[in-house]
Amino acid sequence: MDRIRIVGGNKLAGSIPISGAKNAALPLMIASLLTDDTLTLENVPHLADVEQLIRILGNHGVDYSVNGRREKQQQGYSRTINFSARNIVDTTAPYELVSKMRASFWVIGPLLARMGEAKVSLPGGCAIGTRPVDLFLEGLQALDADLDVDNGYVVAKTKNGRLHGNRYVFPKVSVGATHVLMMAASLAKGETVLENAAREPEIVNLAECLIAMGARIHGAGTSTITIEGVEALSGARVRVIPDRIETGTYAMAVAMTGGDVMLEGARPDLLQTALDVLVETGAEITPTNEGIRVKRNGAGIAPVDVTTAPFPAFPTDLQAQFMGLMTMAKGKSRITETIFENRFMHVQELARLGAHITLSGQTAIVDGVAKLKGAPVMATDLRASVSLVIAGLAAEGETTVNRVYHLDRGFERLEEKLSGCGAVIERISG
Ligand SMILES: CC(=O)N[C@H]1[C@@H](OP(=O)(O)OP(=O)(O)OC[C@H]2O[C@@H](n3ccc(=O)[nH]c3=O)[C@H](O)[C@@H]2O)O[C@H](CO)[C@@H](O)[C@@H]1O
Ligand SMILES: C=C(OP(=O)(O)O)C(=O)O
Repeated sequence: MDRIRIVGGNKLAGSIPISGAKNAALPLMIASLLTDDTLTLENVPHLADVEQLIRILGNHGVDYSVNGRREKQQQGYSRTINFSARNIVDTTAPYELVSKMRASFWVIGPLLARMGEAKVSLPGGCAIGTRPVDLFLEGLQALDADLDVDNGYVVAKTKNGRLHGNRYVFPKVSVGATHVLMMAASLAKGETVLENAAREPEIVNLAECLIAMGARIHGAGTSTITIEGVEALSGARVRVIPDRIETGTYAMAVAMTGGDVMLEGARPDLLQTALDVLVETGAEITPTNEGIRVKRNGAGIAPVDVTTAPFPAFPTDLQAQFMGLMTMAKGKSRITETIFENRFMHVQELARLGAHITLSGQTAIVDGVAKLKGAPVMATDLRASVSLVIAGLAAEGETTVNRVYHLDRGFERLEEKLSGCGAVIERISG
């Protein structure tokens, strides 16, 4: 199993190109199941989750080809990929494939809408909470699907070959269920109105893709989305948005180590709340034509309280990284997690580096320390792993992060991007 070795203490300086967003690329790739035409996606990041989804889609009969091999399009860099689901050969998504990644469950929406049936294993993914799928099931039933859960599989069928539009009010905001219902409703008969829908930028990116494919969707990015179903969708060419979580992660790394880094291609509108919080901590954030410039010189890190919540509030996917930053703040901060009930596994690992954190229910109270000291630590989930990397960059001495396969799910060329800015960081294979 690969490890990452970091020798902390260097300020970061230079520029980091921001990759396409994992959490946008995955639903866009799944949308390729909705049409027998080719869907071309630009800026698809080279990540373990993307490769896994390619395998899952391949099992349903989706062919893919990677365009061009120009500079920065070689192995390991974001690419343009064509997906073609001309013939769906299998409407079952098996446990062996789906259990590795939560988002793979989302194939249920397009398969059901286009083929009239789907059998999809209950999902896996990061162990950050129980993560039920009740809203998906309730929402698809509202669109007139017949559903059964049998031997760990959701078995779904349309009543007479097609889903039917309806009004569905999400009892709780869910990104995944909004993606799935938006895709399913695009091919349903009649109008669907989704209320209390997720407003995340990845929802807007998927809606742009579906609209380019011929779907009739209004209101994506607000909490009411209206979808007028069409008979068929066509191919399209769509660009994956820049990764707001990768952007926020590197911004927090600079805020922690100090320095001056240009996050190339980053879009401030995708993470304004997190950027505002970083400014409160003392970082200088400057949006430019190239991206976002992040600077922190001299002055210490001010403690700031945050509470995670659905977009546009502070994202849960940046909570661990922010906690890393707060471990060296000049005072106490409170970090409250409201999305996932078990997303504090980084707390005990940060403590190995000398952080002072106590947990009280869903709130972590972080008492900043003057310095952290390097230690061996273990990655427990995707964003927790990168919080340990950030803390390791600021800690004195050597930190080894074990189980980095978690990191490879969501961070493209992390070691290369950070070492290009002066960090001492390397992967140790095996
Ligand atoms: C691949 C991807 O895009 N993953 C993101 C997506 O995950 P994901 O789409 O899984 O997260 P959701 O927005 O669905 O989850 C939000 C909350 O709703 C709950 N819930 C969800 C569905 C359901 O049927 N029943 C239910 O109770 C979840 O357990 C959680 O407590 O949004 C999360 C919240 O921004 C992010 O942390 C993940 O990085
Ligand atoms: C939790 C995440 O991913 P997933 O939903 O695939 O587990 C994440 O991207 O932070």
